[in-house]
Amino acid sequence: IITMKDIVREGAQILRKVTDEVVIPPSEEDKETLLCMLQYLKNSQTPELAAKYKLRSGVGLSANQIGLDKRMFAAYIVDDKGEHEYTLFNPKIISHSLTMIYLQQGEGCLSVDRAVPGYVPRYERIKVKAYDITGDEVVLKLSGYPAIVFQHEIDHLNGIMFYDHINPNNPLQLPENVDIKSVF
Ligand SMILES: CC(C)(C)[C@H](NC(=O)Nc1cc(F)cc(F)c1)C(=O)N(CC(=O)NO)CC1CCCC1
Ligand SMILES: [Zn+2]
Repeated sequence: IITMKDIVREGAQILRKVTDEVVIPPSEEDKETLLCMLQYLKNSQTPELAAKYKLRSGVGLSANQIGLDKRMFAAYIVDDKGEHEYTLFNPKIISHSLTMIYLQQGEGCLSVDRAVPGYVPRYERIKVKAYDITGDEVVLKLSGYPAIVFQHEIDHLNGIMFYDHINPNNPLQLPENVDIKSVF
């Protein structure tokens, strides 16, 4: 199983690399790895397992965060509609809203062992083209918190960290002339 020791921390070059596309249809090994990444997220949101294995409660994990130069990520989001599991290869944002959102509390990262205060502007709505675990092409429309998680993970696959989006001079400054609102 994946635990915190498998998660690469900031400073590692792989977190700054644009990761390589995965060959579609995905190999058994790539499918297995992606499912293990999803399992980490589910384990980390299960109190007993999170405590037992000392896992940080994660909602998303990209392959380069476990040292793999592969364009794939898993996300596991529980909301009032239930559990949403995503295991995607070669995700691409094909369109997005002009309006933006940001998490009121700012963002963190499984690969960042420190708090970095500041607002991270994200698109409010995104349309993503990707391949699912069986290698079928899917087009997903996301908004709000799930859209933020996807943008955070797709950024990782492009070597971008959440704090790259924070205004260095004034972390709580929001972009000018942009329709942006906070999401709790
Ligand atoms: C950095 C960390 C704090 C571990 C963050 N976890 C998180 O948001 N957990 C969470 C949130 C809930 F709303 C409900 C719940 F059950 C658990 C996270 O996994 N990520 C993903 C990451 O680092 N991927 O590389 C950071 C988030 C910041 C914005 C989107 C993802
Ligand atoms: Zn992250």
